[in-house]
Amino acid sequence: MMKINRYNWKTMNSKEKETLFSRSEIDIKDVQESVKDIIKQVREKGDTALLSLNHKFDKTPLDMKLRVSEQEFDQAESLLSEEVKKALQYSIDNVRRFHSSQLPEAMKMVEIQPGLLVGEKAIPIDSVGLYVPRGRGFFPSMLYMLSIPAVTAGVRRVCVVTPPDENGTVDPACLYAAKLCGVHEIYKVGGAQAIAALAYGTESIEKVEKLSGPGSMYVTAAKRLLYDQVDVGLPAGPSESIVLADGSANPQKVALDLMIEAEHGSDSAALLITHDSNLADNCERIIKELCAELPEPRKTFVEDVMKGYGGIIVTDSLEESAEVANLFATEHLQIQTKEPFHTLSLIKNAGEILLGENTPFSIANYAAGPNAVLPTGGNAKTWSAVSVRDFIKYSSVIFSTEAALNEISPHVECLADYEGFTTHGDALKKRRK
Ligand SMILES: NC(=O)c1ccc[n+]([C@@H]2O[C@H](COP(=O)([O-])OP(=O)(O)OC[C@H]3O[C@@H](n4cnc5c(N)ncnc54)[C@H](O)[C@@H]3O)[C@@H](O)[C@H]2O)c1
Ligand SMILES: N[C@H](CO)Cc1c[nH]c[nH+]1
Ligand SMILES: [Zn+2]
Repeated sequence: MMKINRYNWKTMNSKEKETLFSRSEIDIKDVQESVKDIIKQVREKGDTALLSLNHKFDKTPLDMKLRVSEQEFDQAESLLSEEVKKALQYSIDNVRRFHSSQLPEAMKMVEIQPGLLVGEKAIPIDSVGLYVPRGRGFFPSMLYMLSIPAVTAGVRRVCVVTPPDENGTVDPACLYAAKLCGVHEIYKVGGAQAIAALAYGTESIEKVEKLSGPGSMYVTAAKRLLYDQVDVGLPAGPSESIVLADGSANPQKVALDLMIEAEHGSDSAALLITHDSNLADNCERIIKELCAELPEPRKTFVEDVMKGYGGIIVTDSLEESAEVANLFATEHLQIQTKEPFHTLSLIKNAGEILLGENTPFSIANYAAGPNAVLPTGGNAKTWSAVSVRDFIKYSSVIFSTEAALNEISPHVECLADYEGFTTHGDALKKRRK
C-alpha cells in the first residue's frame, strides 16, 4: 500500500521538520567524496578521463567523439516528428518573447550632481557552459530555457554539455532545439565530469567563464566543489514543488498537480500545504489511485517522494500555510485558493508562483514563457529564476567635469583622511591648481 507522509504543522517535531526542509541536501552531501575524485580525474587526464567516465556512468563506447558533429545536427531533424518540432517552435517562441522583454538598456547614465554623470554599462559574459541533464528524462526544454537567455544577452560563446546515451549520441530534440536557438557547440558528456571539464578545460572543451543549468546530485555537488574556479550560477538541484490550497480547491486538480514535479526522481520534493483536512483526505486518496496507473519508473519516483521529501502538511489557517511555504522557499509554488491573487500577497519566497487551478506546473516547465530553471534547496530565499540577467554583468561608469570634481573633493578628502588613506586624498589635493 502506497504511503503518503501526513503532518500536522503544530505537532510536527523538529527532526521531521529538519528532514523535510533539508530535502535532497542529504543526498548531495553523500556523494561529495566520489565527486571530488571525478573532478581530480578530469583535471589531471582531460579528454581521456571524460571518455572513461562516460563509459563508466553512461555506458558509451570508449572511442566516441565528444563534440556533436554537423552531420549529427542534420540527422536529428529527420528523427523528430512534425508534431514535436511544432511544439518546440511554439514553446521557444513564447520563451524568447518573455526573455526579450528582460533585455536591459546597453547603458544608462544619470546626473547625480551638476557635471557628475554616473551609470552602468551592461556587458554580456564572454563564454558560458550550459548543463542540460539527461538521466531520468530527456530535457530539450532545459536546452532552450538556458540557451535563449544566454543568446538574448549577447554571450559570444554559448556551449552545451549533456550526457550521451549508450550509442554515444545526444537526444535529437535537444539538437533540433539548439539549432532553433542558434547554439552549435555541444559536447556529449554529463554529470560531475562535464562540470569539471567546463571549469578547467580539456583538450577538446575550452573552459568557460560561467556555468548555468540544473542537474542531479552529482552535478550539484560538482558545482559546489568548483565554485572558486568558475562562476557556477544558480543552485538548481532536484525539482521540488508546493501546492498551497484551501477548501475551495478541486482535489483531483490538486492531486494531479502535486504529482507533476514528484515524477522527476526519488530525490524530489512535492508538498501539499492546506488548512482543510477534508481536502487533504481526498487528495491522499486520489494520489494513490492516480499513482497506481503510472508507468515505471515514474510510479516508483512519485511513491518515493510521497514517503520521502514530500507529502501533506495540514495547518490551522491560510496564513499559516503561507508561512510554511515561505519557510520552505520552494522552487515551484502553485496556489489553488479561492482568492489566489490575495494569497500571492502572503508569499515571500518561491522560485515561481503559479496562480489558480488553470496554471499547472507543466505549462511553466515547457512553454508559458518565464524560465523553468529555478533555485532549489531553500535558495529561493535569495535567488531568482534563470534570466537574461544571469548572462550579463554591469560595469559602473562615472564621468566628472572639473567643476564637479572641485565640488566633490572636500568631502572625499575628509573621508580619505578619516580612513587614513593618504594617497587617496593627495590625488585630489595635489591636482588642484
Ligand atoms: N532546478 C531546476 O530548475 C531543474 C530543472 C530540470 C531538472 N532538474 C533536476 O535535475 C535533475 C536531472 O537529473 P538526471 O539524473 O535526470 O540527469 P543528470 O544529467 O543531472 O545526471 C545524469 C548523469 O549523472 C552521472 N551519474 C549517474 N550516476 C552516477 C554515479 N553513481 N556517480 C557519479 N555520476 C553519476 C552520469 O554521468 C549521468 O550522465 C533531476 O533531479 C531534476 O529534478 C532541476
Ligand atoms: N520541473 C523542472 C524544473 O524543476 C523543469 C522540467 C523540464 N521538463 C520537465 N520538467
Ligand atoms: Zn518538471
